[in-house]
Amino acid sequence: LYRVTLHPLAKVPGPRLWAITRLPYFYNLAIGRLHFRVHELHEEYGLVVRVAPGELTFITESSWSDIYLKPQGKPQLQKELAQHGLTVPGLVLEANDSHHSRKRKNFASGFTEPAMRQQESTVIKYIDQFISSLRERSSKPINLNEWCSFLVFDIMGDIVFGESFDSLETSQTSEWAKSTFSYAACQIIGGVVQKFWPFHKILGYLIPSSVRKGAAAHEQCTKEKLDRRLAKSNPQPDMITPLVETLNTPLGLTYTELRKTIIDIIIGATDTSTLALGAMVYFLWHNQDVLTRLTDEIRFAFATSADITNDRLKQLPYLNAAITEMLRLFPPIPGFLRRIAPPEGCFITGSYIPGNTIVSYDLWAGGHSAENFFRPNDFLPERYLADPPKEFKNDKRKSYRPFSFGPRNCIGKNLALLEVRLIISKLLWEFNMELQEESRDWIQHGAFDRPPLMVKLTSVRK
Ligand code: HEM
Repeated sequence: LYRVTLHPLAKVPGPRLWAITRLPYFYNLAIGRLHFRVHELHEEYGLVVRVAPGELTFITESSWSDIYLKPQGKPQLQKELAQHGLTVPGLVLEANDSHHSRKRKNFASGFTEPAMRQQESTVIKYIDQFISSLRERSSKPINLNEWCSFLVFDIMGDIVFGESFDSLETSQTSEWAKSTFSYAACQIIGGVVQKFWPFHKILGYLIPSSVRKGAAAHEQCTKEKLDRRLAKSNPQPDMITPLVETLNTPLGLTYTELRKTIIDIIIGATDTSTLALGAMVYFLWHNQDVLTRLTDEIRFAFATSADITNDRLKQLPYLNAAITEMLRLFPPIPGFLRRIAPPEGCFITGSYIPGNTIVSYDLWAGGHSAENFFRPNDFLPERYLADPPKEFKNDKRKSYRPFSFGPRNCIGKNLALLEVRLIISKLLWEFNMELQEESRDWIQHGAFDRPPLMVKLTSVRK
């Protein structure tokens, strides 16, 4: 009764049951449909919703800066599930701001525009291998999502360790990729059980042993790859190169931090980009006029596939608008960017939020809300052109931030956009695509089930 009457969040709109117990939230999270449900709640209750006894989600444009930017003279809002030194975290779950900033600075040079230019030839090498593998399978339906996953893993393996995962070569998911889920599950559960210190270690044993073994195998495999890379006397320039000089010094990373952050980066890079590529193909197929306009833009712009470069693709307005629109409708990380209000509370979108409340901007709900976008459920790249048609003039463009915001935003944004631009353009330059009947509702899948995205590709190049 307290939670719906006297609790400091009692007046915030939301379903009663969700305000009383976290069970509906956990249930929807466990079945991978939390983002769909939270969107429905925002449709029903408005811009701020109480989604659990102590948790609010927002879809207001201004909540981005209130939640994710560092307030002047104060620490940034703590990331929920960040790890407080009970284990050595990588970048994503690092709770300590100064450690986070040291780790981030060390990696930042690997993600700048000049660094991307250096990595572009590696990315293109794998895309060309991908295209020729698909050409061999042309005219038969293939699971394009699986092939995109092979591709982005091989790219990341090369950029990070200087060796591919050989997924395109073998048409198989690598052991490293297979054990990713176990590793990620252990990291997240590790964040939850630390709250029960000093019983966190015992509680950790509640994780099924198969998952613990998978996570250990993942760490071991990463260690072997990293050690091989560090032992190379004359490696090609890659993401590790700038880190070697300061390794194990106060300004640099420790070996364990490096190993853990590499895992964060590869996990952060692969699933997200694979999903984005699948979503792009899906939306294009369902919007044939957009597909035609985009295909024309690409095929007219380039005489040969070798002419397709990131610098030139950045100049194609419709391509970039279509990618932005895809990320609005299908943000690969749809929500769960949770932060904790400081003990003294804080202001979000002008309202006082009591201390220790969990707060987040919900990307899925925000992107699909008519409060933020005209015809929010339609795939309309025109809204992101430099001079959009007037019906989009009230779109709240700043409520679109699929790479998040502030000191903990996506470090890999430039690489992600480079990959998506190049892969989609080379696919459209080379093939006509036909989404198969069984994948026509592909976008409806939950966060944990990945049905195949069956597509028939027909080469238009002789
Ligand atoms: C379309 C593709 C991608 C999307 C939509 C995306 C989105 C995001 C978002 C929303 C966050 C913030 C997470 C949070 O606050 O908890 C994030 C963080 C991160 N992303 Fe990405 N990402 C993408 C691709 C990549 C790529 C290609 C890389 C690496 C090469 C990468 C590496 C990371 C890392 C390491 C973080 C944590 C940053 C930190 O804590 O300082 N991501 N990403």
